[in-house]
Amino acid sequence: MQQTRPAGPEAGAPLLALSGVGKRFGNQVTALEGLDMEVRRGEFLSLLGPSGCGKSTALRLIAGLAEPTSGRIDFNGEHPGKAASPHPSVGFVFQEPTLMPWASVFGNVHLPLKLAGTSRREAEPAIMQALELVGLEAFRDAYPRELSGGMKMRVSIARALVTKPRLLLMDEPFAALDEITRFKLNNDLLQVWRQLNCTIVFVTHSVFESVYLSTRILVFRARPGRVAAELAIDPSLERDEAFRTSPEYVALCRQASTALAAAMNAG
Ligand SMILES: Nc1ncnc2c1ncn2[C@@H]1O[C@H](COP(=O)(O)OP(=O)(O)OP(=O)(O)O)[C@@H](O)[C@H]1O
Repeated sequence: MQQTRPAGPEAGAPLLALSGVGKRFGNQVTALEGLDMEVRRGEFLSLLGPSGCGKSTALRLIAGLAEPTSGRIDFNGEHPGKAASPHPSVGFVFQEPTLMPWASVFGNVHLPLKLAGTSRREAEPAIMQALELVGLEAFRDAYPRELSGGMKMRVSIARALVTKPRLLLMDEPFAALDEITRFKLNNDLLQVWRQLNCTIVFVTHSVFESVYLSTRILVFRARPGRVAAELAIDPSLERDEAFRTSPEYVALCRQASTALAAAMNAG
């Protein structure tokens, strides 16, 4: 299968930029300081770093779920929504699927549209399209308790995709899954990314996962959190099982590990 993404006329153009961003919490913890980073249209960008280096905080700031204490974030030339009101063109997937146990798969995926005032009937085509993207259309009437961990995460991804976001933010979405499920979801996520031609920012602790998925990796360092290194990965490399065992993959993993070790020693 050809894995290369169609390069649209805007592919690679900046989608959003963080300039000199800092985030200090009330408990005097400086999670981020002087963070400069850009997200480009159509890329699969991973934020890789040790625990506590501010990756999740950066993601929440991009989503508009919190505000920086210094610096600025420009989203496609505009400022995003106010803190605590996510930008409408952003979808967010958390580490836990956070599904409503009393609602069906259909009801859970409906939630963002329901909050925007769209009825079940009006929302049905978008909900079914999102469920098809994650291969769960046959499970529309199932309840979360009937699903495996991987299926719950697929529902969570469908819920983030139902509003057709330009940007998908994912905070260690597969960290709690077993390796086989994780590999499967890695492949399925790449397929969704190609199909929707969207932009993804993906937080992970895993060098192997970041190299497998990404077209670019930003390695974060801690105390305070900021970008320590950048690694570009040829987007035309096929991401399949042969890639996982290829010398190119191993060499890229070594490069990312070395950058991560240097960032950890610097922190
Ligand atoms: N709401 C908060 N209030 C106070 N401190 C916070 C808050 N959120 C995060 N922090 C602190 O900010 C720092 C960065 O946290 P953050 O969760 O962004 O890091 P991370 O790189 O995503 O870590 P992990 O990989 O463990 O999730 C940590 O020291 C954390 O304890």
